[in-house]
Amino acid sequence: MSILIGAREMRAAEAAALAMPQNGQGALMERAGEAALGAVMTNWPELAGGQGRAAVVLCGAGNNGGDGYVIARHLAQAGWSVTLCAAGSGRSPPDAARARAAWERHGPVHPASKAPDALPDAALLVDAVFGIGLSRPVSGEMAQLFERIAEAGRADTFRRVAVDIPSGLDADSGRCHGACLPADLTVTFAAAKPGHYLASGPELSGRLVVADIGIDIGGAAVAARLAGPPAGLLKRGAHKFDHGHALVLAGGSGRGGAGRLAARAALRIGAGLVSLAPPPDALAENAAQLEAVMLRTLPDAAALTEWLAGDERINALCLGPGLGTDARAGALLRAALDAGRPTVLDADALTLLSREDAPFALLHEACVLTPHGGEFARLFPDISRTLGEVSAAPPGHDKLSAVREAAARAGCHVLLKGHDTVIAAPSGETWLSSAAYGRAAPWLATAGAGDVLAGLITGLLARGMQPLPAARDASWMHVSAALEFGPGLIAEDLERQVPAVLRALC
Ligand SMILES: NC(=O)C1=CN([C@@H]2O[C@H](COP(=O)(O)OP(=O)(O)OC[C@H]3O[C@@H](n4cnc5c(N)ncnc54)[C@H](O)[C@@H]3O)[C@@H](O)[C@H]2O)[C@@H](O)CC1
Ligand SMILES: Nc1ncnc2c1ncn2[C@@H]1O[C@H](COP(=O)(O)OP(=O)(O)O)[C@@H](O)[C@H]1O
Ligand SMILES: [K+]
Repeated sequence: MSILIGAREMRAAEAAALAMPQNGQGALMERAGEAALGAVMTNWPELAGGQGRAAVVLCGAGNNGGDGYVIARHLAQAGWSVTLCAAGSGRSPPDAARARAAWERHGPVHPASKAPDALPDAALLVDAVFGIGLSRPVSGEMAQLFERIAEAGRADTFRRVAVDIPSGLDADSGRCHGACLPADLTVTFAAAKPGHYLASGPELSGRLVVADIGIDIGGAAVAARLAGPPAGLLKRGAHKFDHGHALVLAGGSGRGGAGRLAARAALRIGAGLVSLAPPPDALAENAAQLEAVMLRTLPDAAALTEWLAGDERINALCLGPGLGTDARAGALLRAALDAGRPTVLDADALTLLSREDAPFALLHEACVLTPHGGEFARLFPDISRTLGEVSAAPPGHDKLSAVREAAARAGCHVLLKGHDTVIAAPSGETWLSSAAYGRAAPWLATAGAGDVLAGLITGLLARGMQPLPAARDASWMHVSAALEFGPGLIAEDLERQVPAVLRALC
């Protein structure tokens, strides 16, 4: 299982590692530099044995720069022609100063301004300016330098490796602070940082390699866990009623598509039975389009209350996709929440909720809210505003903390969508379901994809899963289904990929 460690925790782990005898005298930094270079040569084998090749190594004044001096020395020893440029000022920490002194026995240290001129002849750029020590926005001459280098990189004539994190990227939020150096490959140490996965992190990091250099992160507080292939999703015998009965509440005639998408997804992911409940005027439309999903009309909230009171086997509800925001929908929302059963609230249900005077008083812990950014902003305007801000000094307000705060305030589970979907429980437990790097699926951002996700979560709730793992595993399955289909995907295709994804889990 992969974990994400924030900058502050990582600095503490590094400090503890440095105090160990085997890591002293620059040994840890030496391993960091060697690991970064090893990853470069593994990813770009054509660069191995670089006799006669040129590299530009840009080093900051801190320990990230120290890693750069180590890399520069090894490159020079392997026959590379290295232009080393020092960016930034200030007193270097002891290991970085030692690494610089060792480099100076191989070659000169140039001013940073020399780097753009040297790039046209280079095969490799090493970005070792800032790592997790970025403490304010990049500005002034440094920002101009970053812009010139980023511009040169667009010509795609040299490879760009970032040491630990692309310089200027905030390790906690994944936001660019002032200016950034985009990379094709990022080699980080011990564990990925939230910023590698959130917001602009994946785009700026290129590919991501996590290298073990002997820093013990066993005791570090985890910022979030990364969702991976679910265990235990395959059915093992039993009757259909043992896999639960999901109920999707749908809207009126002509707007039933979203509810049907959710209902079919709930069935595909393994709910034993799924019922769709539109108002009477939508019966004919839905009857013409549904087979395995059961259909029962529901005129009003009283009918829902009566149905739920008489059928304990309905153990998961989904409200939102195509539900509408009229009086019937509002009353259904209240009646459904009163029933206290595991409930997914998406789309229109979130809009209705945000119109309530005291929305969070209506919710209970077995609710899962699945907003996109706009819906999140309506429900949690103050938290959402901080998400958009680039604070003067990192750490800014990152998506992990924002969703955690929202879940605590709502007293239920919150899943905030995106390529960096974050899921948090009211307890504070937080997961990140990523559609980046090897799992990038930008074609998933298509109309109706969210309805399918709501259905997948509802199906897993019906199967008896707790809300947090249900939301996490559904999210992973959702991205996997999109990857299985590939570009050109429309929402209808997603549910049909679920069997192939389930088979691959065997
Ligand atoms: N501590 C250690 O022993 C190890 C550290 N390692 C590396 O060290 C990095 C962390 O090192 P540091 O904590 O020294 O931090 P950094 O090297 O990331 O950055 C700190 C330096 O940047 C300056 N700075 C920060 N923001 C700036 C801005 N916006 N504009 C101009 N200057 C700015 C600071 O004044 C300081 O000089 C890690 O990312 C990793 O690459 C690795 O070598 C592993 C071992
Ligand atoms: N860049 C992206 N890469 C992968 N998935 C994405 C990306 N952007 C959005 N998504 C996903 O697409 C889905 C869109 O859902 P939503 O915004 O609710 O749309 P709709 O209401 O049309 O169904 C969500 O699951 C979201 O996580
Ligand atoms: K860097």
